[in-house]
Parts: sequence; C-alpha cells; structure tokens
Amino acid sequence: MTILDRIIAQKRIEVAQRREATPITALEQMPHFMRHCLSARDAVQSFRSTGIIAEFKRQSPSKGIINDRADVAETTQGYVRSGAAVLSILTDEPFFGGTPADLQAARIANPETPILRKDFIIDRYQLLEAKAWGADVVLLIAACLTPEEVAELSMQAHDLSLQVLLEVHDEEELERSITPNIDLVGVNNRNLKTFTTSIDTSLRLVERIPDTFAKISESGLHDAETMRTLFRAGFDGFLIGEAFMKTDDPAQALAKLVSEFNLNNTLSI
Ligand SMILES: O=C(O)c1ccccc1NCC(=O)[C@H](O)[C@H](O)COP(=O)(O)O
Repeated sequence: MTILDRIIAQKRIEVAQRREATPITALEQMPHFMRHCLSARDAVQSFRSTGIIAEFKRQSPSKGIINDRADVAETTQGYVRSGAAVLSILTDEPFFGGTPADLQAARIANPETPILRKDFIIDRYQLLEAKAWGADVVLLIAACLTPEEVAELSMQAHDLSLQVLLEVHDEEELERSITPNIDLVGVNNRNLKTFTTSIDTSLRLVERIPDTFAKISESGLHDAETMRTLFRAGFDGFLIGEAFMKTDDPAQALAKLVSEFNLNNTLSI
C-alpha cells in the first residue's frame, strides 16, 4: 500500500463524515460561496509574475513536522508581499496538519491573491467546500483518479468557476488524464514510493504538456538555479512549500529566492 493509497482510504471516510456534518445547502450559504474566483493561471503566466505558488505546509508524510509555529494569516501575507503569485493552502489534517480554517484565514488575509485548495479531491462535495472556504483553484491528482473522474471533477469545478491544477508524476498519467477543463498542469518531482525528488521528472514531461495549459513544476525546489533551468525548459510556475516553511521567516526565504531568481534571469537570459 502506497502513502497515496493510505491518504485516499482516509479521505473517503473523512468526506462521508463531513458531508454528514455539513450539508451542501449549508456550504452554499457560506459568505465566500458566491464570490468571483481569481485566475491562478493568469497570475502565474502574467508578464511580471514570479510564477511562485507558495505553500503553507505544517507537516508532511516525507518530512514529519516542518513548522508548527507559523501563523497562517501572517505567513501568507508575507508570502504575497515577497512576490508569491498564488497561495497553496493544505486542508488535509491527518497527514499534513492543515485545516479548513487555514484556507478561510488565508482568504480573508489575502483578498487579491488566487488560492489553491491543496488536498486529495475525490468527490464533488470537496469542490463545494473549496468554493465555500474561498479557494480559486483545486488540485486533481491523476495518480488517484480515473480519467473519467478527472474529466467529471474538472467539469464540475469549472461549473463552480474554480480553476483546476492537474498533477501528474509520469507520461502515462499525463496522457490519460489531459482533458479540456484543466487550466494548469503540475509535474510532481516527488516519487511517492521513495519520497525522493528529482527535477528530471519535470524536464522529461514538460514538452508533452500542451501549451494551452500553464505548466507548473512541483516539490523539492529550493534554489534559483533550479528554477532558472525549469523556466528555460518551459515552466511558467513553481510550487514550493518546505523550502520556505522550514525557515524561521518563510516570507523572507521567498523574497531571497525571488531576488536570486530575478538576478540570474537578468544576467543570463
Ligand atoms: O510532501 C509530501 O511528503 C507528500 C507526500 C505524499 C503526497 C503528497 C506530498 N506532498 C504534496 C505536495 O505536492 C507538496 O506539498 C508540494 O508540491 C510542495 O512540495 P515541497 O516544496 O517539496 O514542500
């Protein structure tokens, strides 16, 4: 059984419990449900964007506790001040220590910045939650969904005006999961069996991603030189969590990476 299998088994129980506790009619009455969503895709692809999707990540299966002190509103506001194009907020509690309250606090603190609900989405109910809590974009992970589920969930997300980030780990997942109702394609550099990360995965897959989608490299990124390599290979954006969250000042770590990335680009491209 892989870590993903364990997460999804737990998620099925959690979604059933949540649906029981909060009916859809209650989600639809929450204040953010009717808000106009922001475009994560435009935010990473716009001319002046750093392309950084900055993640608020307290813990993970691969690293254990990363940061259990950071305040979500303060950290995400710092990320935005330092140049984050999009925020990624983990809402999975058992494995990542995230909560729905984290997403709602980040939404209130950052009204102008697109927010990704980072979770393991297997059911339309979770899309409605994402909308109610103030997300603009949701993650669909090809490794835990059939192509039919990706197509159905991405269509339902678009019906709610949520954008979709499809995450893939290899060529097979990419080929079988691409569907028109996707806005961004993320290549996850983390092997979920060994937890090792390698940007070779991103570099191998980038040319196979149609140009109609924004291209994001995810996981294990921590230096400007690597971002530059990925940018030159065709990536528009970079999903980064641990490299920021493991420091005492995540926003300052992001600002440093942005300034090193900009300096490298100015000098070398
Ligand atoms: O991070 C993990 O250990 C992990 C384990 C199992 C499934 C997913 C996992 N991570 C989710 C992510 O996609 C990352 O949080 C995200 O790409 C940021 O990665 P990093 O910059 O390495 O924190």
